[in-house]
Amino acid sequence: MNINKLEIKTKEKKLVAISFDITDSTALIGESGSGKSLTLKALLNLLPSSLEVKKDINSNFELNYNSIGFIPQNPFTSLSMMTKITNQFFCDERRKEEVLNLVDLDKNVLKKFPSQLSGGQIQRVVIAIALSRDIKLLLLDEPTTALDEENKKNIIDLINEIKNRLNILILFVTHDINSIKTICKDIIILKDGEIIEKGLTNDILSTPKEDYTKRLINSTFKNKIFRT
Ligand SMILES: Nc1ncnc2c1ncn2[C@@H]1O[C@H](COP(=O)(O)OP(=O)(O)OP(=O)(O)O)[C@@H](O)[C@H]1O
Repeated sequence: MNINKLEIKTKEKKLVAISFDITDSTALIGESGSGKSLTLKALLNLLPSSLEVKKDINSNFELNYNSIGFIPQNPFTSLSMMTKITNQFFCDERRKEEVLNLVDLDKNVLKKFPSQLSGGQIQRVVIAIALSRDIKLLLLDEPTTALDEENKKNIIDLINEIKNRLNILILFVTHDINSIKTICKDIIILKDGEIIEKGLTNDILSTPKEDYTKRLINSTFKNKIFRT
């Protein structure tokens, strides 16, 4: 998928002006306010009407609700709390069981309400719902932020497994470089709405050129030391 041009602006200011390809799995990294969420919203056609957007995208599938899955930062907000899990899927029973199996959940969760599940289980349900459609692109917006350390690791392992088993493109937005090391083949470093460095994740993480990238890598590393 080639994003030849993505420009987002207000009447006064350019917020994002980037171009990149997603050929496998791409991480979009940048500090707060760098334009990560706006980029995802633009791909989902969810930008507020107050913003102007110019898009030139080539892909071998149509970009719409059926082809794009979205995993938000806070899984609790994307489920309806008063609805049993089974009724939050829009597919037949066989498919529900198939995707629950993919995310390592027992089909008993279908009978439950979200409040009866743990945070990690809820995030798995959200991923299962996204996978129940025939998606070609999975967008992840800091999917582990609301989770504790153990669930964080489990969800990262799960996303990695899904990536290896299904033939889907991945765009993974995060502050946490550690979480994408195993998942994303490519990495894009975003600063003030522009790409300042991009390439293979291994190359950029081992030999970052820009000071900004070095700072992002170091801050993740420091947090890791601090937490353990
Ligand atoms: N609706 C809007 N109108 C005007 N400016 C906006 C709007 N939405 C976002 N911005 C600005 O665009 C820039 C990029 O915002 P964005 O939310 O994409 O950042 P981000 O990288 O996702 O940050 P974070 O990691 O904190 O979520 C910021 O300067 C933000 O203030």
